[in-house]
Amino acid sequence: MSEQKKETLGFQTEVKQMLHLMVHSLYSNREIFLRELISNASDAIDKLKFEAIKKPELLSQDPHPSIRIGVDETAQTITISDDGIGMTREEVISHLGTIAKSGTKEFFANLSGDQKKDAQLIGQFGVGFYSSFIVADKVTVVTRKAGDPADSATLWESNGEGEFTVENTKRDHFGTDVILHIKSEDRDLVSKFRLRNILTKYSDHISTPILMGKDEYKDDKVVDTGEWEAINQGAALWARPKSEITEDQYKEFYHHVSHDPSDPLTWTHNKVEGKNEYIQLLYVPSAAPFDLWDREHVNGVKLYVKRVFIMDDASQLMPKYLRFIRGVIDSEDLPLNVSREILQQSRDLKTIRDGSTKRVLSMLEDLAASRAADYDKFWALFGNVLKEGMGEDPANRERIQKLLRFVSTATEGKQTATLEGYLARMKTGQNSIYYVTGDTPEAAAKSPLLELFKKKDVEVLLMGGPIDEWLMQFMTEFEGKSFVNISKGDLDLGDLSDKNEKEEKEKLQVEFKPLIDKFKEALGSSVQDVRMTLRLTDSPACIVNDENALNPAFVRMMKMAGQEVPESKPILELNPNNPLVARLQEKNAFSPDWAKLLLEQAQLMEGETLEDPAGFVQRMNTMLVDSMHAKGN
Ligand SMILES: Nc1ncnc2c1ncn2[C@@H]1O[C@H](COP(=O)(O)OP(=O)(O)OP(=O)(O)O)[C@@H](O)[C@H]1O
Repeated sequence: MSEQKKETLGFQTEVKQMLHLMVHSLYSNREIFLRELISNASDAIDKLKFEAIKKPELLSQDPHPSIRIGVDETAQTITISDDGIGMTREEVISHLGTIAKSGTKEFFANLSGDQKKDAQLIGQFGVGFYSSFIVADKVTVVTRKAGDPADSATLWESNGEGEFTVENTKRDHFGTDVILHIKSEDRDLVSKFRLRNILTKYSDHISTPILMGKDEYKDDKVVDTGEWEAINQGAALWARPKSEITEDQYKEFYHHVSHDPSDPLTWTHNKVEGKNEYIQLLYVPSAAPFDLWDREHVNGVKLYVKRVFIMDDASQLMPKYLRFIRGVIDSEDLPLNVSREILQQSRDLKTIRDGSTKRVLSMLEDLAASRAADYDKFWALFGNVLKEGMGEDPANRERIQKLLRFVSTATEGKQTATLEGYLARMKTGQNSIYYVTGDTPEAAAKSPLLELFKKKDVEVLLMGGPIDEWLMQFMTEFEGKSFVNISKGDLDLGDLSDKNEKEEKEKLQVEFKPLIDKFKEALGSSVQDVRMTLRLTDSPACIVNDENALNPAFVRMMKMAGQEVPESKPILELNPNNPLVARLQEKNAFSPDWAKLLLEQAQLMEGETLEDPAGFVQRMNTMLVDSMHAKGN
């Protein structure tokens, strides 16, 4: 044993913040400490079993590892012991003194100080071991790493107020004891009867036996028999027949695998038979995890092989666009004693991943078909992540497309339009799916380009934000109908156009040629072209883009991110039926400032920032003064 002194160390700042917040905000839910500690104990046993595949001697002391709950009414302590992997001194210091999750700093920076909201967030973040301090004013951990000698165990102790101590100690077996010195106000918990009640509520899905001291009635008194008895079935929940699992057990298992205190939105449980045999138990959460946008996040779906935990690297089991899925996959065929690296390249694992992806898509299809309100909830939480699938998973593109939801001119601001619904609402003669992009769907809804579509009562999808810009690259067609961006090119409405529209448009270009020329001269190189349009009904002008140009919203986004983007000049289109434009046709009515103003107005309507805002205001004011003079004010 390396002789090491007792050390006093400080918690990482985030741990201090968490301890403070947790004790205050989670007190009403104080029983969660038991769930968290049992989860840790069961994970530790899973890890030991995995290590024991290569080193079977690790299981020789305790061939059937268990979790034991001890209650000492005299000392007012509750002890959770496990025969798991244990921790070295260094591991104790880092695991029980810091929070290793990615995004921790950002998470704490985002807390609002509103207790209710923060309590919910911290629940999602996962309080883990630190939840001990909700009910304990001192916690002692005695742990021995599997494989280490008995006298190199570690004793960790803290009162949860900023510091902890570590020192060497002895422990007969591998594993960990967590001893909670219960606060005086929580002494009601120091009762086998109480704990048994809590545990039966949420430990039945745990695949490790949980034992408590067996009591007996003797002479009307409860006495401890000195024996242990199991209080759960101790068999993996997912391996049991569906018919034997209650809804509550499914939910409890979800809390266990996901560390999410809220109930799941839905789940799917299947035994896949055939060439590859495996069981899937996969859940859709009802709350977004705090690190949803961390594409490198792991830990969503755990892989087991014949009930032995192998890894929780979700990227091997689920595509990234389904990273919100939680649960377990248990294979009958994968080899147990194989390195994780080789496993990751296994073709069987790929088959499991493809099968599970399809299963998740079916689960979402069912949710959409049978519980529309819950699907809307799902969409609000995870829709933007699912969209990534359009790029990431070409094989399932069609199915993903059907799961997409959009805001459209027919949904009153709600993200409820499906592509199938759009097709059903298409007008006779309509051959394309029309969309317009803006910084947000609300901004897109204000585009003057929609005027003609409103007049013809044709639905347009309102796309907003960078993800939608990206998404549209993959949306070339849906069930034979192509997607058409209404802000691009010389919009051809095909059979939707009125009979003479084309001719009329050509006539207009001739009729208004003098005005068009004046505009071109005044605007010079700031536009690519000026032409008359029939796509506006109210606004005097709009800007559209060349067929090949990047979308303006995308260009704005790239510029904001400091990226160089090829400049493409807009095309200014004028509405001949607008009184202002009609008036400019008249003798002496035009001045170059009018041309500039109309272009600037159209740019503002598109959500663009003006190159020369001061010039715009000046021009506007000059026009106002002129019009006052004209009215004789
Ligand atoms: N009983 C135990 N045996 C072995 N290691 C443990 C035990 N309890 C905790 N640990 C170690 O301490 C780490 C931190 O535990 P903690 O409960 O705070 O977080 P977690 O389990 O990683 O995640 P979560 O916050 O989601 O519960 C664990 O990841 C594990 O490595």
